Amino acid sequence: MAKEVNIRKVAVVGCGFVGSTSAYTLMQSSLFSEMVLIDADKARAEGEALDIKHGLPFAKPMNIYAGDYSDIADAAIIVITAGAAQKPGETRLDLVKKNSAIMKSIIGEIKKQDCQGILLVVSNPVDVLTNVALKASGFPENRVIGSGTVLDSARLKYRLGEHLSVDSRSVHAFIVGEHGDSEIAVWSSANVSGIAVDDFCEMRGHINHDKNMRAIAEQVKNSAYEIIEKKKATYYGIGMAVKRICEAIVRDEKSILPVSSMIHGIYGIDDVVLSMPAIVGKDGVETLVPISMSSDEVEKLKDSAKTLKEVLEQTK
Ligand SMILES: NC(=O)C1=CN([C@@H]2O[C@H](COP(=O)(O)OP(=O)(O)OC[C@H]3O[C@@H](n4cnc5c(N)ncnc54)[C@H](O)[C@@H]3O)[C@@H](O)[C@H]2O)C=CC1
Ligand SMILES: CC(=O)C(=O)O
Repeated sequence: MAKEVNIRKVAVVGCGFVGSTSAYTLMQSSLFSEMVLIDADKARAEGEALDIKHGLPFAKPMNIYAGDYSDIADAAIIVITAGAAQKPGETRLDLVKKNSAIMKSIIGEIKKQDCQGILLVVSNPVDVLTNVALKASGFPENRVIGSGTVLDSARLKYRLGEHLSVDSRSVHAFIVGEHGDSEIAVWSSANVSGIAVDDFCEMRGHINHDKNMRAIAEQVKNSAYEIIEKKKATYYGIGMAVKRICEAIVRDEKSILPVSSMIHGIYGIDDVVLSMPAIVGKDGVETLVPISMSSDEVEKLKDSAKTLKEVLEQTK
């Protein structure tokens, strides 16, 4: 019989830069009272658990340990960050062969535990690997989520906030589609506290805002390349994104987040995992939120879906 889910328990599979930073961020969040770390390199998981635990006197009590798959049976959320990361110049999609094999082997282990928790995939290419995890696990679609463009949307909000000299939390803007080169910034619904972003730009005395917005979207799309070129890996932003998604689930917030999930029939797109704004709560993805998009944005979303479908074929 399946073990009952412990809503205060999280598992992190893969304890490299992204897994350990996510674990560190989760430790500080007080969302969980138990966290198990798993890595193919057991010593790495043990070392990270020990290091993170030493911060507990400055946080809230929590049981943090390196474990194995038998420890994840009752975890509410299993965050998967295992796999190869991009090297300078590599795209996320270049990682697909290697990481889909790793994902399949991890899901095989998770399946043996009869878990009822939610899978949160972070490893790249995240949309394709979320699809692989969904198919391999046989879990219901609402329980298999990718971190998707939550990070890209945060980068967009941050850059817009900086450009417009306004708190990035007052900026409401989504990146949708692939977490990667075909992603789309949805300008047609972007706003600052309800004021259309174009109008807000004018209010702040910005001219040429079309050109500026295009440049910002390009910068956001290329952020990972820039950071990887400079420091080899990205991990702080994604650590915060993982925490934000876990928070929405554990607290049943019904927050609207652009996580990656299985799409059926939106703008004619079907059977592809990609990011669209979704209501996220205790059951994972509750429903998608159909934000308004221009015809040009819809065409780009369809292209992004086509790219992802083609790459998924390489995993078969
Ligand atoms: N979705 C997103 O927004 C982001 C995704 N990423 C992705 O996250 C992944 C991890 O990146 P990093 O942590 O920088 O890489 P890393 O190389 O530092 O860590 C990867 C870890 O996975 C472990 N691992 C490999 N195979 C495993 C298996 N079968 N079972 C358990 N553990 C296994 C390795 O031992 C290593 O500790 C990459 O695919 C990267 O592209 C990175 C940043 C943002
Ligand atoms: C590496 C990656 O996917 C990112 O930082 O966006």
